[in-house]
Amino acid sequence: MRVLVVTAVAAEADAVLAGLADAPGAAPATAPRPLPGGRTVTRGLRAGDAPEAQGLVDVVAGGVGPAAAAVGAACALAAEPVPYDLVVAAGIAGGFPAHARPGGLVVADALVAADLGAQAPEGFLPVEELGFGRSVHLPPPGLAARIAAAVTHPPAGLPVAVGPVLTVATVTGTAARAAELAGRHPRAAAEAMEGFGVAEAAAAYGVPVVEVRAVSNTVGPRDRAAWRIGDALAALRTAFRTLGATVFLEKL
Ligand SMILES: O=C(O)c1cccc(C(=O)CC[C@H]2O[C@@H](n3cnc4c(=O)[nH]cnc43)[C@H](O)[C@@H]2O)c1
Repeated sequence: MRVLVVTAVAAEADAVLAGLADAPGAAPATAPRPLPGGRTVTRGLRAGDAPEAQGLVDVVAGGVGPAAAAVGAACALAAEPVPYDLVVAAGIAGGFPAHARPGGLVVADALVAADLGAQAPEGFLPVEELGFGRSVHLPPPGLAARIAAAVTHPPAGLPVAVGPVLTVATVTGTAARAAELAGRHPRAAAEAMEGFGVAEAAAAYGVPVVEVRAVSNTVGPRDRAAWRIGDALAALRTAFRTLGATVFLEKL
């Protein structure tokens, strides 16, 4: 499978690349290739001589927020002469405590633009109800479950939740906002800031998308001291080591 992984920042891309480098049979990463806006894309995995077990994974840090992420993903998609089979939005995230805890992983079964719409006296109206656009992208059927199964089992052994990942332009920092989002999206397992933007770029190129997030903090009142970014980056590395040796070598 030819895979493009899009993170927000370099620390996330480095964790993904480190995991891919750990994957058994991986060839060393190639030198980063330049993209517009100072971005670079790095080939982190080239695996398998046999046609049935070939894998290639490129990694780009597109930028923080849905707009930067969409641009970063689109630049990488445009630069690759042979189409990718899958785009993966990846990075750290806030976990909704009913579903996901810091140190665990979330795999999106829906990538949802949670603040794309309009406020109204009766509540939030998504763009679909306004009559234009879309606020949800879905991964290929069964893919989120396949990824979750791969990273749950040993040797990765990560706690994994499958559910919608919300894309927001503002990090949630109050109990009221957390409750509002959870009320509108009761199955939401995590919130982050890029997935829907990455999905829009992938859709423009006709490439399927999925989102994989390692939970660094709980969605709720802002408590910066409680963020476990190191643990989340370690979980991201573990997840991509396993994915580089399993799902990314398979057919979609
Ligand atoms: O210190 C803060 O309160 C703060 C305010 C704004 C942004 C940050 C970030 O660290 C950037 C967020 C970055 O990481 C992802 N992320 C991680 N946790 C969350 C979350 O709870 N809600 C939304 N995004 C989150 C996000 O995808 C960004 O790339 C810190």
